[in-house]
Amino acid sequence: MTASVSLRLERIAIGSLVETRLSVAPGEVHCLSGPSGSGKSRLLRAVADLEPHAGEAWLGEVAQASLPAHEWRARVMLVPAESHWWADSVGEHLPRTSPADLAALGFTPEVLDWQVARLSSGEKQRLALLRAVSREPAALLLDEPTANLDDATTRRVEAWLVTRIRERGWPVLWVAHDPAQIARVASHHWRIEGSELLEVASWT
Ligand SMILES: Nc1ncnc2c1ncn2[C@@H]1O[C@H](COP(=O)(O)OP(=O)(O)OP(=O)(O)O)[C@@H](O)[C@H]1O
Repeated sequence: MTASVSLRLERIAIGSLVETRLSVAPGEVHCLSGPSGSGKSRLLRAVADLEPHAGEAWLGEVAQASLPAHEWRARVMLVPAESHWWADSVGEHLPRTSPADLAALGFTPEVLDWQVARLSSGEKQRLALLRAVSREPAALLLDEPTANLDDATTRRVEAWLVTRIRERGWPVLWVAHDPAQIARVASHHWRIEGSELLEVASWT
């Protein structure tokens, strides 16, 4: 495992958002909220180097601009609200997963033989999280990771994610709408208001 590092956004500007600055220490979860269409997903996509933007993101001492985009994205891993799948079976996407992680997310190892086409939206969402985590990134960008899940499954996924985040020391940006979820998982809460990202709460 590589040493844990912080994730910093230095004057990132995309869409109507200007001069976004924040620093996420290893193992911290910073939640982002804001009205629909305010730019939360686009900000994550900018940090993942998936959309042109002004400013710079840093992973420790490594600048986003200093790495080819695919290398940056392998380290700063985005789990989008709608996951992408390229092979037919679940197992082809999850070569390094453990039965314990599958069980923690409510699956038995048989899920690896399932066709992706049969997955429900909530199953896809949980397996996309597992896929991201099992690739051992250095930071995570989570776009509404529990949006398709019922309350009990949401709690189960949150607990699993927070445990992994603390174990690995990943800095995490987590888009969330539910104030109760933000209070459970976040160390900091930021909200997009107009063209600004404002810190509205901190629990550290
Ligand atoms: N590639 C793009 N070019 C221009 N505008 C875009 C692009 N992608 C998204 N937008 C617009 O930018 C705005 C912010 O979109 P974004 O998806 O970031 O919103 P959001 O805050 O995540 O919303 P929601 O909570 O509904 O998911 C929206 O008005 C959207 O239509």
